[in-house]
Amino acid sequence: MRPASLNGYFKDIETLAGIGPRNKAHFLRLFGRQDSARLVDVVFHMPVSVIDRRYRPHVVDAQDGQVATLEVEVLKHIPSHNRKSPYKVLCEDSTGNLTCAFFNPHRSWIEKQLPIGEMRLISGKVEHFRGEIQITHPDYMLPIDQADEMPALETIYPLTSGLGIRALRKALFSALKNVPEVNEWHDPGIMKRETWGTFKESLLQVHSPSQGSDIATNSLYRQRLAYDELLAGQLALALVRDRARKSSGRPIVGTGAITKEILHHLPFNLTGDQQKSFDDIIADMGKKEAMLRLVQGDVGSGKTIVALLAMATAVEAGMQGAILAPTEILARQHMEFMTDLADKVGLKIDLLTGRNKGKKRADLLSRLENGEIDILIGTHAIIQEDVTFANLGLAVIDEQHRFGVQQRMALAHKTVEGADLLVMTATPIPRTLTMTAYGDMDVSLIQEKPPGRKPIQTKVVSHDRLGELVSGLRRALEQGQQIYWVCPLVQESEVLDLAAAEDRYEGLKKVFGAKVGLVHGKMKAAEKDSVMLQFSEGDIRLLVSTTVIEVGVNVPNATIMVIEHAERFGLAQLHQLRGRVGRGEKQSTCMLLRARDIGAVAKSRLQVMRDTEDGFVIAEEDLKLRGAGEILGTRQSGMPEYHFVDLEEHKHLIELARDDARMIMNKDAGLETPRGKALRELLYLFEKDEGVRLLRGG
Ligand SMILES: Nc1ncnc2c1ncn2[C@@H]1O[C@H](COP(=O)(O)OP(=O)(O)OP(=O)(O)O)[C@@H](O)[C@H]1O
Repeated sequence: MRPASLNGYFKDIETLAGIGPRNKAHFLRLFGRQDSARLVDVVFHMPVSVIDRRYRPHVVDAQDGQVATLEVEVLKHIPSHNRKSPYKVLCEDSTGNLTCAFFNPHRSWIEKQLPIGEMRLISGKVEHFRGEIQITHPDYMLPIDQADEMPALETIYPLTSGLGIRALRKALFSALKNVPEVNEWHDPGIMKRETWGTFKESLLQVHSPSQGSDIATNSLYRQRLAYDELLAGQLALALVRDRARKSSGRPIVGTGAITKEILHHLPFNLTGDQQKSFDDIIADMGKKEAMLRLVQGDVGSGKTIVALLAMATAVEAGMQGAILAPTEILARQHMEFMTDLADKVGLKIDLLTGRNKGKKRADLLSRLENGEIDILIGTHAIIQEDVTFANLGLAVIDEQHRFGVQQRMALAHKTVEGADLLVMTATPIPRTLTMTAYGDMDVSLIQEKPPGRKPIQTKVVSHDRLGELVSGLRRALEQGQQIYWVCPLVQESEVLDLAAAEDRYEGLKKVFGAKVGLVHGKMKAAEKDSVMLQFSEGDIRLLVSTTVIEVGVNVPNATIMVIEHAERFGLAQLHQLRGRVGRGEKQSTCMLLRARDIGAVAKSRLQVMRDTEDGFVIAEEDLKLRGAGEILGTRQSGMPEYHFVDLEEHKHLIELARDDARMIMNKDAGLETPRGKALRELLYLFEKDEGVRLLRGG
């Protein structure tokens, strides 16, 4: 249960004065929340810049282009004589005249704001314009006795349509008044060394800074908050890991008999990296403690076979294996890849997805429980409660960032002892991110590509040349090649994405006829499968899709990838998409179509794609160019999203937090000491309470 001391943070924002159902909706949108926004969401919303209003010159001294605050008397109103020229209000101080300019103002409003003969404090950006000193649409026009209403340093926040800066600031400051100080969870040593203030002091300082630099990610205040957030993440991961280690643990030692046979039947040899990963896995499985290992392999590096060998090892030891895939298409693809080999070596494998219902499902479950299935492949359907294994030894999670810590644990705890856990991810992520997402997991890398792969030729082409591109594709199709055509993200809206993909599909069908197929996320699973099957069997030659094919699809005969509006994708995502080609021995091409006018950063990002195929290099570049959020994707991804942390700026704090979390686990794994209790609050505050719930009495 969440400690009562934190209740103030989790009150609904409707408890704040002035927030009703209408602006509540804007807040929900701003924070990306479904049905409730809490004070914690408001106070964790960080400013992006500061406007300094402390520059208070006389009118004649006011510098062009500067934000200034001027004390003036209102002289007269000069209404505009046509639509293009502004309504002007002439003001003065002892040194000269100031013109306040307004486009299409309400007459009554402006007369009320700036009554003739009264003194006003005017703040805004000064322009020297045709010999006049002017402020267009001042930010503040206050009577002198209300000067308090204008902050000397005004923090500016990300907003959403319908929600203005004033309303946000009002909510924010009233929320700050309502949230309590917390018990200190940090070690006094680190507090002293870093000269940090308390949690609430730091929050306050960032929202009402005494100088502009206070809001910067390298300020003491932001560092403290970032460290809080990182420690919460590291501690939650450490708790999960500790629990996994303690609750489970039995050596799983295979005979090598089945894996040897599998290797014998493979049409290829393992690459060095595949072999090394498999060796790491066997060594871990053989230990008494449960395995918790991450296999990070670049696209097309051949992770699936490593997973199969690992699961076969569990079967050799008299147990079962399971693999959880993020989508139905991928689960089926694994099934297909493994069926052939499994038949040859006598492994009994089966597939469980959301589509298994009724008697068939019941039959499968009973075979699983009786140990008649050696390896179960499936989607999240396999973590449902009534799915019981006879003796699960190894759970593999092919996660592509879609599963969170809780789901990983749910699968590992399908047996009393707890299974060994192998997480596979295709998106290469920089080391700092690996640590924040997976904590102290052991990592195996598969960087080497299987031999014989030709480099993918990547070209960046302007959208203007779509016509040429289409004629090029005609030739490629005539030569028997297969093509992916990925449609852009229009907005954060699936409906619009879909419309774009459907239009393109219709257009290409007119040119190429029935060979063109369409697949998108809104299709029923069965429809998707059928389209994918037709594509992999070659009946569909050109497949138009939204990004649903991003992860894992393996059709080696497809050699051309077209990505429309490539500038709208993250680099890691482009890399994933491009990785769908170049999987066979034929030369492959990736065409990145871009809008005609794109900015310098967008250009250099596309250049990175053109110049390298190394996912790890791309990931590092992406982190530099776009920041971590973009790499890690969306909220549902199960990967952390941060309020305070900037992974580049706060790199040094990540390792510190990991070591701190380790030390806490060594000294007080139950979080029972006074500091431990405060740390529980930290976990709740950052909604990492899955860690606390694993503790007895948590
Ligand atoms: N050592 C190898 N030599 C040759 N081909 C291999 C080797 N290992 C795997 N392959 C083949 O490479 C292709 C890609 O393998 P797989 O689907 O496992 O990649 P992956 O790592 O899952 O990539 P992605 O995450 O991009 O889907 C498959 O067709 C597989 O049979």
